Amino acid sequence: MTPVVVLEHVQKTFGSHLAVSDLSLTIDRGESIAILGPNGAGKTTTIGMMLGLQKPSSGRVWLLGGNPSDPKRHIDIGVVLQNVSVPDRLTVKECLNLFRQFYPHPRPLEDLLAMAGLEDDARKMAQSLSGGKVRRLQFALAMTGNPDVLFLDEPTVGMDVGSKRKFWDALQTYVKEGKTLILTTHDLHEADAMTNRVVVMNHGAVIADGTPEAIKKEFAGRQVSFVPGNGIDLTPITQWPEVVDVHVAGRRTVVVTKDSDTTLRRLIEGHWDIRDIMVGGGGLEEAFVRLTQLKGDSI
Ligand SMILES: Nc1ncnc2c1ncn2[C@@H]1O[C@H](COP(=O)(O)OP(=O)(O)OP(=O)(O)O)[C@@H](O)[C@H]1O
Repeated sequence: MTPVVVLEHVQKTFGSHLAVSDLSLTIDRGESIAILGPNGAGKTTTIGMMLGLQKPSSGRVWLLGGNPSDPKRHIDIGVVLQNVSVPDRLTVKECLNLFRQFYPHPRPLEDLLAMAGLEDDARKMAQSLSGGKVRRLQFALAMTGNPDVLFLDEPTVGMDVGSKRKFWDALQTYVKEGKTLILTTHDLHEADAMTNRVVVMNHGAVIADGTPEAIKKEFAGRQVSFVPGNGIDLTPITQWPEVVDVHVAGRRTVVVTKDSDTTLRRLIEGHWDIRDIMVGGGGLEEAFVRLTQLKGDSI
């Protein structure tokens, strides 16, 4: 099947500044992928090139097997970009109905309003909506044509907790239909919950690419901590192959490990004189911080 997006050795410079550096990436149908990275990592520029809004300085980009600038490629695509305004002097309902006219099989108006949680705002002027609601309207507009591929650039910026939850529910339904989701976000919980692939960028290059589970396992370093008995020698623990680090925090000893199950098993089967064992950490946030520290700078 034709991939949704292929980038081959793509580079993008702005004057002397290298925004994207030798980026190769293939995104297949049905993938839900989060592009993460600190400010200025090159995420928006990459999305712009995928959509044909920006031309690479070198390398090649295919969108649905063709030139991303070709309007034919955009029929099955929904897009929410940053800082895009909503139509002037139209109500929410009028905006949605206007967009519905562009598509042969648009989603029903009621579905779109419900998906965006804007049922009570249908008669309000689009421009009078709060920032978070404008984002939700943009999402509904992107969903009007029932797209097979959805590009979202930081979609939940400005949304309150309740709005985010509703939005994530709508995204989950979309992903479960086997459609393709490509999003950039600074919300690592969002990336973890919504996607099955995470690409981490820094300084224009990909520094990690894998499932959220694989990235967490490799970089997050789960922690097994406990209170040791008096005078026990912890040196053997530092030599276990999965253990990354052993340090003392107050009265607890903290073992940073790539595989907390194995570490825990060794501790229990070895009848170590320890008590109050706790397992924690290991989130995408820890992985992201460690990755950007290892391979670049901080967030
Ligand atoms: N039109 C432009 N002209 C000059 N430099 C640009 C332009 N667009 C982006 N850049 C630079 O390219 C780099 C990558 O920017 P980009 O917006 O892609 O990063 P990002 O990862 O999306 O950042 P953020 O998380 O802040 O949105 C940055 O250093 C930015 O200043």
